[in-house]
Amino acid sequence: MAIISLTLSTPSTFNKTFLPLHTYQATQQGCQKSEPLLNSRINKNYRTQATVAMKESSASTPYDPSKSKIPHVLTIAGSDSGAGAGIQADLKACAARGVYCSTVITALTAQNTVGVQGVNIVPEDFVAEQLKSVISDMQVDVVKTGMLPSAGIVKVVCQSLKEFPVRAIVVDPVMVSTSGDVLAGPSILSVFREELLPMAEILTPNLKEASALLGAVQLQTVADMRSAAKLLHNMGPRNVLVKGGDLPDSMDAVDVFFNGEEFYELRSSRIKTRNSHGTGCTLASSIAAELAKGFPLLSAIKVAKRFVETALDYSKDVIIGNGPQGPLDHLLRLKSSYRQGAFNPNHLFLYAVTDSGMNKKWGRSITDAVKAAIEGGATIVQLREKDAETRDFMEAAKACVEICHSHGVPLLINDRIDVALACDADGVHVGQSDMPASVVRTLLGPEKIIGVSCKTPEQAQQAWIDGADYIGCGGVYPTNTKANNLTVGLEGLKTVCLASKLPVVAIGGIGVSNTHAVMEIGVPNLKGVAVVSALFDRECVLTETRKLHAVLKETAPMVK
Ligand SMILES: Cc1ncc(COP(=O)(O)OP(=O)(O)O)c(N)n1
Ligand SMILES: Cc1nc(C(=O)O)sc1CCOP(=O)(O)O
Ligand SMILES: [Mg+2]
Repeated sequence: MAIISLTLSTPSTFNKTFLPLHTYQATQQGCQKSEPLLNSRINKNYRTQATVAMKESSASTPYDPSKSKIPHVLTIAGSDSGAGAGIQADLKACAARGVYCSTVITALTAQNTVGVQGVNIVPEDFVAEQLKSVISDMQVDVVKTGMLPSAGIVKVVCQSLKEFPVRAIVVDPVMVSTSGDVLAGPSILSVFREELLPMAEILTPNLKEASALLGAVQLQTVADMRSAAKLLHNMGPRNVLVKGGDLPDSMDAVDVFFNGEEFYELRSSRIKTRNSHGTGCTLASSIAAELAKGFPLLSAIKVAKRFVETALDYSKDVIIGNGPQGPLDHLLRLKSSYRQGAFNPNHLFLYAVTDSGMNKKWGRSITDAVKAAIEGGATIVQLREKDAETRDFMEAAKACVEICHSHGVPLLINDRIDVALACDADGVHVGQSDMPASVVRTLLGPEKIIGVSCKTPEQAQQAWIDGADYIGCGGVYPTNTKANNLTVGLEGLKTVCLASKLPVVAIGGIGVSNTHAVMEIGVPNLKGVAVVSALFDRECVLTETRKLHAVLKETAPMVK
């Protein structure tokens, strides 16, 4: 395909675009199955052509960042005048995810937080014309479809996409708005099933849409969602994500992913908010955005889910409009208050802190250890490499940032602000004898995450004043990992939690056997546990992380 050979003109651009793919494949763990890369046939062509282009041009053309390629998603969807969903949500989600987004508008809807007041369908030939304008000129990586309001429009979209193939098509089968208004009727179903679904890399229906596509079947349980995913997969999409946000009686939001061979249940916490209008469009376009960046599909889905969860949490109290369905606020990153909003305290749930001595003892690298911890369910990672040479630490940190980011997991560096800056980590963790958090904040800027160790209420209050995002409180129990560490016990932990507005993670001597006792102290800002030896001074990090994750899940109602 011509797209890449035209654009990846330098080694630097090539690395940015393709190293995540190579790195991911090359570093898969023995104890986990390799995730197939998106549309590997096409990716192979891309790599070959990119390599040729790189060889041809790197000698003669100096690197010009202004000419480097930006990943590009084309959304084919309806306009929502209230800007909560549709084209407007797609544009904002893509902007927030850092990719370019072009648009083909299939319908104009007069819509607000109350409902849909009117729909004006764009003529088929004009949908085709918009599509041709964009795709014949611009280098589109991934197409995302949303509201396709007539069978004729589905047909012209399929026809155009056959004429101008792209790397992947994400199909969000928008049929009914959040307010219950019909956006695409049953007349589209047969052409949708027969023509569009076989072209899709992934289909992302919610329960109602999955039911409609399958002929009005009842979907009420996760088991029903699995059956639906399988039946929908038989219709031709290479992957299916059935979204269970509307599932009754479920504490988590559970989505079922099926790739034709394996099922994955992807869970995220349910956020109580009126502002959920546009979450479907946002999820699908965020998946498209991550695919456009070159990430494998399952990683793209995980990152997209985290983004939607963060945006829901961030916008849960926003008031826009008077109706029952408020919009998400996608552009949280542009807010001056972003620092508080962007750090999702739920990331503290299972906090893995590395120790090179332990990993060496068990014969694994830091990167292998981090991969296994993430696979097991770690929600944030801190590199605590007390004895590492600076250069080695920096190289390992860079690789870990790549791994963590491809899974939507933040990576922090212990103590070393210089290393955090050099590898563009998500932040640092500092203690009472390290650089003061106020200075760290000045050095790292408003967007990075800063954690501070606190053993007393006074230290906790100071951490807040200094601009920290969270507190690490310990040692809850005695530990061999940190010499001469003062143990504060469960009482000390509770006192620190009650003294602060900041989210807290407990640390010190914590493992599977005592996590319940820690989380049961019953304070709302205790968000999780940070562990070193319980994960890394063990033979299989993956197994131990999974065990701890399962125990933490049992305590989840107390966490929320
Ligand atoms: C999450 C978390 N909490 C506390 C600590 C301890 O930090 P510090 O007091 O700076 O001690 P060292 O880790 O540097 O020995 C931590 N690392 N992480
Ligand atoms: C790094 C660290 N900080 C502590 C604190 O009390 O602030 S306790 C600790 C060590 C935690 O290791 P393990 O999970 O193996 O007990
Ligand atoms: Mg320290």
